[in-house]
Amino acid sequence: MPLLSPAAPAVLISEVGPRDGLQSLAAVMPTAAKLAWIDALHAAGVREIEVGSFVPASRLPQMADVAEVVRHAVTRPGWTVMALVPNLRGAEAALAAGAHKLTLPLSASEAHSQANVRRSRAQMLEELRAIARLRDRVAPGVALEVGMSTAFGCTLQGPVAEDEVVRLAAAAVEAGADEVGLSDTTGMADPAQVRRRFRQVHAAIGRHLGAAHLHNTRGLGLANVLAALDAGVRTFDSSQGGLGGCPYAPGASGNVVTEDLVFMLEAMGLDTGIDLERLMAAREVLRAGLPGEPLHGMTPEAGLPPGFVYADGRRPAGVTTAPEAA
Ligand SMILES: CC(=O)SCCNC(=O)CCNC(=O)[C@H](O)C(C)(C)COP(=O)(O)OP(=O)(O)OC[C@H]1O[C@@H](n2cnc3c(N)ncnc32)[C@H](O)[C@@H]1OP(=O)(O)O
Ligand SMILES: CC(=O)CC(=O)O
Repeated sequence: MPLLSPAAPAVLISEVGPRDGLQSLAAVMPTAAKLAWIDALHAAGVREIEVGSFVPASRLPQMADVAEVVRHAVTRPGWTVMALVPNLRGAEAALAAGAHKLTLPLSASEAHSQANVRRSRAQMLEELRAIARLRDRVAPGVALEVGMSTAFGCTLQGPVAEDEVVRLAAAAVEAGADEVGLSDTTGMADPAQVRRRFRQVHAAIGRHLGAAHLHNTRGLGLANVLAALDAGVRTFDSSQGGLGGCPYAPGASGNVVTEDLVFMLEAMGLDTGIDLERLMAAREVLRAGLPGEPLHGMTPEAGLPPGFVYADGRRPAGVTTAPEAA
């Protein structure tokens, strides 16, 4: 999703739970449970969703059913269905399944690139070029995003230079990416760094700037969202229940919690299009599909405050008490 002008009120929440949320869990969520959860997220008003990754099942067994999941998700109207692809082979399979948008992980850190995809950053840029050619040939309407992992630091390599992030973002656009988002894979970012880095990348790639993908590893997820918002970002990745984390980045943990993010943005007067009560219902569908898995988030525990009004002026239909505290 391109950067919108600061005057535009819409904020796009890109739900990554079915991909980032599930990829590192020991449990494998049954396909029927995934589809029920995805349908519940659709009913809540989610407009963009990353439903899985086209990777070898030997690597991530949680994603073995991704083609079936994509084929189901694209039957639901009015949203963008994304899939992560680590290479050309994954892109071919994702396009065959009907994905609306592909996202390729490109690490800013060379060490993380090798750990995650067993390829150098230069090799991943070549892979991107090949995927862009394929997309142009067989599915020109499909959007191609690069998610730049470890853009704020890496637990394997340590600090990641700002210049390197800007250089790689520009190289990704040159290689065919429509959007380049920045990811805080191991939760090392702080708000000042987030504001500065998004501004610098925006100066380099303009309308190609994509999402802020922030993890809550050190409790700074929402603070970092505000900093990215301040820098002009209008698309935010988040995960229901705060599930998530890269299995190939030591110390990685959950994403920004979608429930808390939607509450914050709506309370600030920024329309997300998402209904919080239906989002809580989706959380229960998720819980039923992943019994025993801890779900994070403060808003689900506290409930909506009395007098809460959505950015578009709607009032909640009824749930104003704390469903999880009851
Ligand atoms: C920051 C984040 O959270 S990013 C998300 C988490 N990370 C990921 O999902 C990345 C996972 N990593 C990977 O999937 C792998 O490292 C790969 C596929 C990118 C590269 O791994 P390699 O072992 O070098 O792959 P290689 O090309 O040698 O293929 C190995 C096998 O996998 C198969 N394969 C390769 N790509 C794919 C694919 N996209 N889908 C299915 N199978 C595949 C090959 O056919 C081969 O199969 P074979 O052994 O039966 O012949
Ligand atoms: C692909 C991702 O999941 C993004 C990240 O956290 O690096």
